[in-house]
Amino acid sequence: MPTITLTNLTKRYDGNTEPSVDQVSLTVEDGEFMCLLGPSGCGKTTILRMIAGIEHSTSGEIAVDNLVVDSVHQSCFIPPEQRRIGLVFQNYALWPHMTVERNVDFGLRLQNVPAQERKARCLDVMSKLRILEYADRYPSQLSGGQQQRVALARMLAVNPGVLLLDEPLSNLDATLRLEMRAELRRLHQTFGTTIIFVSHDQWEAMTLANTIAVMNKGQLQQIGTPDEIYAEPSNRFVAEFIGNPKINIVDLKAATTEHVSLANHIQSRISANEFTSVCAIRPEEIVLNNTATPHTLPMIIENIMPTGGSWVIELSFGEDRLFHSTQSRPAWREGEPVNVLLPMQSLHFFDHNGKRLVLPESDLDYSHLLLRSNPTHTNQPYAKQA
Ligand SMILES: Nc1ncnc2c1ncn2[C@@H]1O[C@H](COP(=O)(O)OP(=O)(O)OP(=O)(O)O)[C@@H](O)[C@H]1O
Repeated sequence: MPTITLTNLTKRYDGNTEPSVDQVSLTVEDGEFMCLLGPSGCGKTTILRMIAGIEHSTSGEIAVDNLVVDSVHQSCFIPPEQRRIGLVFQNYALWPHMTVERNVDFGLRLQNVPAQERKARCLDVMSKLRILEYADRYPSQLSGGQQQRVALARMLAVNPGVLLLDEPLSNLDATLRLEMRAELRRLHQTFGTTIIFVSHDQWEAMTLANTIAVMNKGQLQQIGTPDEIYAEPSNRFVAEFIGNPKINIVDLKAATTEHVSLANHIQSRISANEFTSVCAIRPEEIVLNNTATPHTLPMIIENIMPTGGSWVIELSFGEDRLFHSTQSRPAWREGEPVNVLLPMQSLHFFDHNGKRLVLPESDLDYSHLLLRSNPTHTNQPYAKQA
């Protein structure tokens, strides 16, 4: 199956001053399940449309394996049907006057596949997507989720090299979404098809994709596995966009000697670095202790919010607020004091442009690792302690 490479891919629609896609370079490997993730209007669909060949790029290039299929510079534009990579662009509109089987068969007929082979492929794909029992029904006799499965079956029947899906689960209710998410994962495992899908839903991206490309304002922010993107966001935008509850942000520039603050506390634990502008910590990385140690902060439990099997706890330190999340039932009540540890290895630092900073080990104070007591949870970095 093909590898798709985008090099400095740019799209500026006529009449727009800003490019919708701005110098995006990335490679989608064979068999990859990639999500283009970002807020509305960041250019995700435009990238998908350019890969499909239904939109022309303004500059940069798209190559399939080593064959350039779109490059203004090289005066090259290969139309969708000649890209020969079996691109199938999502189209959920089923033919209402055709049965499920006829709908699934539709693309194969267009390709003049012999009748016997068509029948076999339809049966195979319908059984894998568990819609065989609806083969003789019409779309109006199916639920929304069943209709989406038929649409997927129709795409898969033609054996696509690459499947392009634009917000594939957006029209479904929560239960069906979950079901279809599992279906898509199964489908990827069974067929090994390269899938590129667009989503603005981080949860969907994290649970489905092997690789996530985070976009903002037309630009690629970071590309990596869900774990990499979560654990090492390359900039503040990615840190804040990924994660629910959202990552806590502490503006270090707000540190002053006049009053105690989170910014002061963190500044006191790192060497002064003029580039360090913002510190961030994920809610689940914050540790609540009964006992005070030199590195814990006395904070107040302001709010305990149950979220079904987990809790979000709002903590205050003077004017500052932090959100902690935990899967253990909190041992505290609202209004009670608690000692809060911000483990040094859990802190992310960003400069004034939002770019991730990796502070040298010598700049970080790890002494709390030896002082920590009675943790409410343990996480991997504490292995250092053993
Ligand atoms: N045909 C067009 N003409 C002019 N501008 C367009 C056109 N299509 C898209 N745009 C603009 O390009 C930008 C990117 O649009 P695109 O649809 O790629 O974003 P998206 O990330 O997929 O958004 P969403 O999640 O809302 O679908 C937007 O600002 C949009 O208004």
